[in-house]
Amino acid sequence: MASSRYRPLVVSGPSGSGKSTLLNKMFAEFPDSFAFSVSHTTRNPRPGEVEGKDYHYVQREQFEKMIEDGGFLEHAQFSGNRYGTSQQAVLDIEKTGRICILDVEINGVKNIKKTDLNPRYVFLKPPSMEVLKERLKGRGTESDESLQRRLDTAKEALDYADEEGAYDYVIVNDNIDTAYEQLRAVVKDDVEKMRKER
Ligand SMILES: Nc1ncnc2c1ncn2[C@@H]1O[C@H](COP(=O)(O)OP(=O)(O)OP(=O)(O)O)[C@@H](O)[C@H]1O
Repeated sequence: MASSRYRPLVVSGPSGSGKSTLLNKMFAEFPDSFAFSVSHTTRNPRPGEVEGKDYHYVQREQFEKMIEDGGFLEHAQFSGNRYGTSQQAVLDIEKTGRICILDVEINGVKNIKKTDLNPRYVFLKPPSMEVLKERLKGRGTESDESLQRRLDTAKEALDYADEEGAYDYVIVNDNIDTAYEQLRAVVKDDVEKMRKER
């Protein structure tokens, strides 16, 4: 990989910690600087989803072959379907000159650490479990069961984030503007460098 490439940004945090909210703010402020890598999935496309934009849709056999060939930086299974980030997906973003963003959960973070990707690792932390619960409820997207599942998973993610060296940056999303300023500070130098190089 070229050494002048911008380091990808891994953003992790429990469901409801504010990843989408903060990343959307960042995309809005710097529309040409960032892009999500396009994941592979074995699930079927939903109406309106576009191959190569929302996901790369593949058959299970193809997905498994890619695992065997070492094509994935990380992969996981959710409700019977497989999802993964390929090395190629990150390269595709890098070719566009943008900073690649990977929104992955804890196992993804652990797996990416075993590769030579060398991203910056950011963890978005809710101010407390109580606040996280209220935000998830307030979003109005969860059933009681999925709320509980998200809270259980959140506990694991918070424990991992407390481990020494797990993340380069831990941003507590209490006040949205303060949290955004911290996220911005992480990418500020790269964004400035990119402006100069273009
Ligand atoms: N600092 C904040 N103060 C108050 N509410 C917030 C703050 N940050 C995010 N929220 C709200 O909390 C809810 C969860 O945020 P968001 O959907 O961005 O989380 P997420 O980490 O992307 O979750 P998921 O992983 O499930 O997609 C949203 O309703 C959002 O508006």
